[in-house]
Amino acid sequence: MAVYTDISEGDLKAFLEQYDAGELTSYKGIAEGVENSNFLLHTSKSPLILTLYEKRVDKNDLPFFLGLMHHLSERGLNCPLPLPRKDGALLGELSGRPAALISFLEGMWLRKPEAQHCGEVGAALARMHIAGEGFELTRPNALSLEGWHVLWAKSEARADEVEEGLETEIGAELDFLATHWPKDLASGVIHADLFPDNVFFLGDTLSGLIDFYFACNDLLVYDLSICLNSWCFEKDGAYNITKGKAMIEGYQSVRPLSAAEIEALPILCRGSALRFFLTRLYDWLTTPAGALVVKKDPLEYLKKLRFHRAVTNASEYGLIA
Ligand SMILES: Nc1ncnc2c1ncn2[C@@H]1O[C@H](COP(=O)(O)OP(=O)(O)OP(=O)(O)O)[C@@H](O)[C@H]1O
Ligand SMILES: N[C@@H](CCO)C(=O)O
Repeated sequence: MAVYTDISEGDLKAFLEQYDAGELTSYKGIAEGVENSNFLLHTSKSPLILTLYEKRVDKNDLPFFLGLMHHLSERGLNCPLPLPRKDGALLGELSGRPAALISFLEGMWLRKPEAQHCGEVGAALARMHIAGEGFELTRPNALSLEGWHVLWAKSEARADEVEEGLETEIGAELDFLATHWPKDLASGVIHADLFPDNVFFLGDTLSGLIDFYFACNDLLVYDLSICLNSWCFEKDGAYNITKGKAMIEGYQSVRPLSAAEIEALPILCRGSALRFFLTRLYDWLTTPAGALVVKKDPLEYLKKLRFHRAVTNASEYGLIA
């Protein structure tokens, strides 16, 4: 359940007066999501999402996230548009938290995506990469090599509680990635968390992307590796090459990959599997029992990491040269 901060109707109405958003008719907390508190508001004008930014979001990053959504929607990408206040600011404050109003996007996320959906996601990701060009702010990826070491230092001593031998295995993986991580590939603004729950569909048609709160500047093809990890494995842990092929083809139909990007795909998939393993492991070890948030399983990403370690060539992901 992701409503960490309660709001009172009086405070909400006062907050809304700073916007040209119409009269409040109803509001309710949204249970999904783990990072921030989200509310769905109905007003005399249009439905809106109110987000209160919680502890894991650095307030200094908010101009990047909100500015990026604005930049991307201006370039035709379907993503939430932050509503400016009457004074022009995109960010306000409510119940002691930084807060923003963003446009409501129609659609539902897919619980059981199929290959055709993966193809659409690949194409939408590439469109986002192109639409991100020219965005004037930058944000380094806090969850890349350096950030992984920081996270690992906080979990390492207890990792073997989750599975025997993890301390050694992950230590070696981090060393390997530090030595072999590619540097000279095309970079730009990436979403960095484009999981199925952040992509909306209306029927079988992709209707929009949400949740840009991990967005940053990094290698573009690293973003594709995140999507291969989060969309193209089945519940039993098997990689679905039909989905992978559709996703890569969808991506390349908009933005063809270079030979160097293709060659780097296996190691980037290892890195992105490790990234989600590490954040999930940290949460697994630190979230108190009884907290209202559903903890995500780190071992799901450990399995994926082991799969990628055995991949020698991007064709094993479905890429046809
Ligand atoms: N612009 C939007 N339009 C419609 N629904 C939205 C919008 N933004 C968020 N939601 C709803 O709120 C839920 C949580 O949003 P979001 O994924 O941004 O939260 P979060 O706490 O940052 O989650 P996480 O990082 O775990 O994915 C979404 O699953 C969706 O149901
Ligand atoms: N998508 C992340 C969670 C929050 O962004 C995960 O599944 O671990």
